[in-house]
Amino acid sequence: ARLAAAGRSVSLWARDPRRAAEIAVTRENARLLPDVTLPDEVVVTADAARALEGAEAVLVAVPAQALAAVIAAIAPHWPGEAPSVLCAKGIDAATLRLPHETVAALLPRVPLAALSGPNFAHEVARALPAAAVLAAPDAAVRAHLAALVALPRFRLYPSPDLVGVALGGAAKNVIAIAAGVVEGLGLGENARAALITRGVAELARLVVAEGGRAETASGLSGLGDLVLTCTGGASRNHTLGIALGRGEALAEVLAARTGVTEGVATAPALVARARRRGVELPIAEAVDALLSGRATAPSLAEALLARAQTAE
Ligand SMILES: NC(=O)c1ccc[n+]([C@@H]2O[C@H](COP(=O)([O-])OP(=O)(O)OC[C@H]3O[C@@H](n4cnc5c(N)ncnc54)[C@H](O)[C@@H]3O)[C@@H](O)[C@H]2O)c1
Ligand SMILES: O=P(O)(O)OC[C@H](O)CO
Repeated sequence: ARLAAAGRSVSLWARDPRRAAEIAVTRENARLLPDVTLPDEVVVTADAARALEGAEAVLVAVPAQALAAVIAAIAPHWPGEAPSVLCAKGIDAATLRLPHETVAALLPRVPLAALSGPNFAHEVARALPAAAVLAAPDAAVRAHLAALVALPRFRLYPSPDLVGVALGGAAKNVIAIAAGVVEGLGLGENARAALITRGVAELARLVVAEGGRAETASGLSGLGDLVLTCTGGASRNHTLGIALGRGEALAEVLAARTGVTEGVATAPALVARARRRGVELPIAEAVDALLSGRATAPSLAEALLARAQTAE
């Protein structure tokens, strides 16, 4: 909606023809993003060939666990070598791939980029001020996309560190569950601040082990998104953690939701991916244990507090 309002030519593809027809008429996705009006200029269609024809860039905003299937479905219609701009924040649980790795495996010639940062969709859609990282290893692709996607109140910071940005997006969801648990248990704001800070350290270790830049963990896609997701009342990951901390059952909380809660499938994938590199992720491991039923919320907090003393 924001890009179209700024004069870019935008098509929105939805896989379900009935849903696409409904959005095309009402100009609103009442189920997932209510009260945000799509400008009349946005073409809404379930026809991938029509949506993608002649596109300069393809922004892919689906849950991480759905990404491979969605890319496979639209791949035959991909517009030449237009870059993919990945908005998913997670790791594919079946392949342990980050979003750009999933696209690289399916569309090896497509240039890769990620758009990430502290960005609740409902605020961005209302043109409230926000900033994000546009990560792409190729400098020309980065510059082109930064110009294409930037908006007056949506500030973009280009970065070459695609893996660091993608890991930040995935990890912040998992750490936000832990922050919510701490809150739900009533352990106080000091504990939450400590968790966010140690979360950055945990993320930085993994980013470096994966060949990314340590400083990316302190940027918008790392610390920035951790702060938003660990404190924001609208975060699905944070509010899931709060519910678990209060003793609610995971399955019941998820059953009552419409949108995705990325940290749930990403927690075990993140831990498995880190293990391959020999990196310890105490917070993510504790969240994984809680989600898989191997630990309780109070024992998650105790496990983190009981860790051996290390230097900061
Ligand atoms: N919502 C936000 O504020 C926000 C902001 C930045 C990044 N993200 C990231 O973007 C990704 C999508 O988040 P969202 O909030 O838009 O999710 P969502 O649950 O609202 O779903 C987004 C779209 O994906 C479709 N989808 C869901 N499951 C699918 C499946 N199995 N196969 C095909 N399509 C499917 C939905 O129908 C919807 O059109 C996540 O990785 C999230 O972390 C979300
Ligand atoms: O609602 P969450 O927890 O998926 O967070 C949404 C965005 O990723 C915040 O940047």
